[in-house]
Order: sequence, then structure tokens, then C-alpha cells
Amino acid sequence: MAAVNPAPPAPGERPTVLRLDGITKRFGALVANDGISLTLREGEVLALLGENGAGKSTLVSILFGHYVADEGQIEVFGQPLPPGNPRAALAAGIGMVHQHFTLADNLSVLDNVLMGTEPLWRWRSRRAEARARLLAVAGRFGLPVVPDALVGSLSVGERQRVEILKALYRGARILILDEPTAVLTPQESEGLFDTLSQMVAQGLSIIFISHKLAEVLRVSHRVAVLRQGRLVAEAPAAGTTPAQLAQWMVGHAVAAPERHPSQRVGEVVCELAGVSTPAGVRDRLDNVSLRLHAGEIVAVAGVSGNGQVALAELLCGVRSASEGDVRLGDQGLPASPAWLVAHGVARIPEDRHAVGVVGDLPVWENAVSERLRTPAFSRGPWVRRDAARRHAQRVIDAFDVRGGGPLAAARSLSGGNMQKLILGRALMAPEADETMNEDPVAQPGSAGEPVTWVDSRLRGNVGVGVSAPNAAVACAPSAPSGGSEPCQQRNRGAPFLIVAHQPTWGLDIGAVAYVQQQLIAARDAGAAVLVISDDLEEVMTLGDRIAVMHHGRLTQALPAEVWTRESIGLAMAGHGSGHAA
Ligand SMILES: Nc1ncnc2c1ncn2[C@@H]1O[C@H](COP(=O)(O)OP(=O)(O)OP(=O)(O)O)[C@@H](O)[C@H]1O
Repeated sequence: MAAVNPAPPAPGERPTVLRLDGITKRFGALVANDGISLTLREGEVLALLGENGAGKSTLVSILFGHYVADEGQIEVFGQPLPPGNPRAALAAGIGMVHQHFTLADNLSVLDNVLMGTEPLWRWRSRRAEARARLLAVAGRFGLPVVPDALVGSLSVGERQRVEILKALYRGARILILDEPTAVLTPQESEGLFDTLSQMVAQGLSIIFISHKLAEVLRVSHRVAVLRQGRLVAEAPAAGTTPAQLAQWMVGHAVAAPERHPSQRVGEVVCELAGVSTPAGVRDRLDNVSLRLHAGEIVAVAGVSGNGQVALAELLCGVRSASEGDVRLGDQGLPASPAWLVAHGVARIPEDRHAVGVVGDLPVWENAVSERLRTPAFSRGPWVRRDAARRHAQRVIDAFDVRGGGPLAAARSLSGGNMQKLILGRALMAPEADETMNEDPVAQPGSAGEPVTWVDSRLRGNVGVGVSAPNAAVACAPSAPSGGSEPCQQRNRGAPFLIVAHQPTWGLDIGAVAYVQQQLIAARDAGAAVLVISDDLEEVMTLGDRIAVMHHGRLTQALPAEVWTRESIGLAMAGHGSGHAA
């Protein structure tokens, strides 16, 4: 891997462009940022690291004027920055590229860049001038762009380029990139690194937030590490190792997850035979065949946008096949997400913001949302609130969901902690006491809410709808057969099929290791696991068998040993099955 960063600016040689002095931010009793002081120099890439919930997003939100610090000052190019004023931040030359893009799909690149910079009525008259300026900025930083292209037709990497251009067009001199590579393919990440090096060569300064430690060391000049809101380390990237970074972030060494091949592969739990999904949809399946066995992890690699969403949605009952056959055990797969969830198909959705949680609702409601109408959490028309909150607390403890407890609004969780909550919801079965019939049931006026009421609050969630028939989490006669093991799993409420789409996206290294261990443990307990990921490391760490998606087609799922990094890369680019055997 070629080093991207040019020689770091020697201390004192380049002017300081940004100075944070004693920034403190509290949310109630929680101190998200605790007296943080940092500087950034011209032409410098500063990586901001920390565990999920360490305070990175809070700090950059203060910088960008979305939050107001309780204490401390910020100076940009020697001038004090007015707090809580995004316009002032923009005017001072601060630009931000969020993890989740803020572009309008139905508008052109140029319109997106202009949006918010000019009054609407001026767009037409100033278009030619704006186009020329956009192309000039694009040329200067080596960011090729087609101004009239519709944003909805662009790949993820191209959209990110538009976001960066938007910031540069507005005159950003300090650019904050929040986990910019999380949504990119390896090739797109390379393109971004090239862009970064061009930007710093032109004197821009960059704050780069990422959980990928190797890439952090590669692209940055300096690293700053937050832990529980405090700045615990600052060091030049050169000479620092990923292990050292992990130690600073977590406070102890983190063992990299290792491959643990399956010991006992069971019967076929789910089978796709010649499955296609409707044409005309951008993300579709084209004649896909795949068998998922109990006790095995199949990992699907591929550049996102090649059919992964269609595959995940199909298996979760959100999308139907137009051709071919999908079977769960000995029956057709019902196109009913609620039925599937109730009968032991767990899903970890890719987009946690859109379909994962309902931000305004408390953690406990989100933690039981997919099982709300099971006996574990409801009795007749009433929610068993105590059981639900106990379960939420168990999820919080087991998955280390930090940031406020069962009553906190899910919205207040950091991105990574939200993902841990979704994983816990999908993977953690209710405890025996939560499924016992004689447990006290909340009554009106005492402790509970009507199920229908909670249900309607959650209805915005998951595309699943939670109003499943009051399905017992037991081996229903119509449930897939296929041996006793999945049945036992279902009886315990544990999933027998797990569809995990980008399960560790946005997680810190400790959480990645934990989640991967949980998926392996679920497999070892007899579940069939499908992991869909564009993270090659993850695919190679988890997959007992690996298949690759390209343009809606899926290669044969072959044993992991057959594949190499190179052969997976070839298949990702559509060159045959790509495998070496
Ligand atoms: N609006 C809010 N209300 C209450 N608590 C909040 C709010 N925003 C953030 N927090 C809390 O502040 C802490 C820091 O969160 P922050 O989002 O800054 O972490 P992070 O380092 O960006 O994490 P991640 O890597 O998961 O994105 C967390 O405990 C989070 O729950």
C-alpha cells in the first residue's frame, strides 16, 4: 500500500487553523466531551479516534455549530467561532461530510451543490457561472464530476464526491469527514485517499473520523484519541501501530477476531433456487441459487449496490421473488416480515437509521419491538413492561450499549451503540422468566401500556411492522421443519436463521470483535447465518463458505479455503466465479 500522506508539516512550520480550548459538553449527567483541547494545522490530516460513544460526533457537532459547548472556546484562523451557528462555521471555512449523505436524489449534482447557497430564484440566472465554478473546484482537487447527472443515479462513492465538492464549493478550508470510508468499496476508498492527498497538498486541513485503524495511520499525520469524553492520547501517525491505537481507545489490548470454522453443519434451513427479483429496481437479484445450512455461516462479499439489499430484503420477507423458489425448511418463504421474525428469522438491517430503530422511542421499546406481541412481552392487550425493560437491560449489558439505559431515547445513542442495540434485539432471546405465563402482567393504571398503542408508535419501524399475529415463539406446524435443532432454537426464542447485512458497520474494534463472536456463537448453537458485507476482512473472518455478488448474480458459495483475497476481488469485479479452485 502506497503511503498517501505527504510529509507531515513540521510542528511550528505551518500556521494553526483551528484551536479547541477546554471543550466540555454534557447531556444531563453524561459528560460527552470533557475539557478537550486540540489544534489543527494547515495542510494536516488529524484522525479523531475513539470507541463508540467516546464523544467524536459530539465534538465535531460543536465545531460545526450543531451543538453548543457548555464550556470552552473555538478559534478558526485566529478568530473566535460563534457557538451554535452552522452558518458562522461555514463562513469561517469549516465543511462537514456526514456519514449519511444529505443529498436530494431527484436533483442534479449542480442543483445539490447550489442548494442552500443561493436563493431558489437565482439558480437559473447563475447556473452557467455556478457550473463553471463547480468544474473549476472539481478540477483543482481532482474530483471528476458531471454537473447534470442525477444524484439518484450515482454510486455511493460518487455521491460522497458530490458531498465533498459541495463543501469545497462553499469555500471550506477545514473539512471534517465522519467515517468517510464506511460506505465505500476498497477501490472507492483508494480514490478518496488520493483526493485527500490532493486537498492537503493545496493547504486544506482535514479531521478524519474512522474506526479502521490501518487506514487511519495511512492517511493521517497525527492522531487524537478520545475515551469516555476525554482526550487520552495525541501522537504522530508515523511510528504508531494499530495495536497501540486500540490500547489507547479501549484501555486494553484488543485481540483481532480469528476464523473459527464450523464444526457441525446441519440440514438445509433455507434454499433459493433460480431466484430473481423484479427488473427495473436498481438493486435486484438475477437467477440466484443458494443453500443455507444450520450451523454454518455463508458470507456474501460484493461491492454494495450489486443486489445485496434485494437478497437481505427477500429473506426478511420485505421483497418478493418474481421468478424462482425460496424455501424455508419445507415450505415457501412467506412474504411477511412479522411472521418471519416471530418464527425465528433474525435480521440485522444495513440502514439502522431508516429501518433499525425509532429514534424518538426509548431504548426498551426498541429492544423488544420485533417481539412485542410474543408472550415474552405482552399478555392479551397489555405490554409486560417490566419484562420488556428487564430484557432491554440484559441487551444493554450483554452488548455493552452505552448511553443512558432502557429509558433513554434511542436517538441519543451514538451510531455504534445504536447498532449494538439492533444486534442485541436480533440475537438475544428473552430469558425463561420473560416467557413464563404466570409473570405479572402490567394493567392499565399500574405499569403497562396497551400493546396496540406501543405497536402504533413502533409502526414506523423496520418495514416489519410489529403487529405479527400473536405468534408463539414455538415450533408452529407451518414453521419450517428440518430437524430438532432449529425447533429447539425457536422454542428458546433464539433465531434459527440470521440475516446480517453489514453487521459491524460503524462499530469500534472492540465491538466488531464482540459482534463477530456473537454471530459465531449463534452458528455454533445451530443457527444458519448469512452475513452480507462489503468488508473483505469480515467476509474472510466469518465465512465458512463464501459467495460473491455482482450485478445481481451470485457465484457458487464455496468453502472459504478455496478463496483468496485476489479471487474474491476478481469475482467482485464480475470476472467469472473468480475462485481459485
Ligand atoms: N442528543 C443527545 N442526548 C443525550 N446523549 C447524547 C446525545 N448525543 C450524544 N449523546 C451521548 O454522548 C456520548 C457521545 O456520543 P457521540 O455520538 O459523540 O459518540 P461517538 O464517539 O461519535 O460514537 P460512535 O463511534 O458510535 O459514532 C454517548 O454516550 C451518547 O449516547
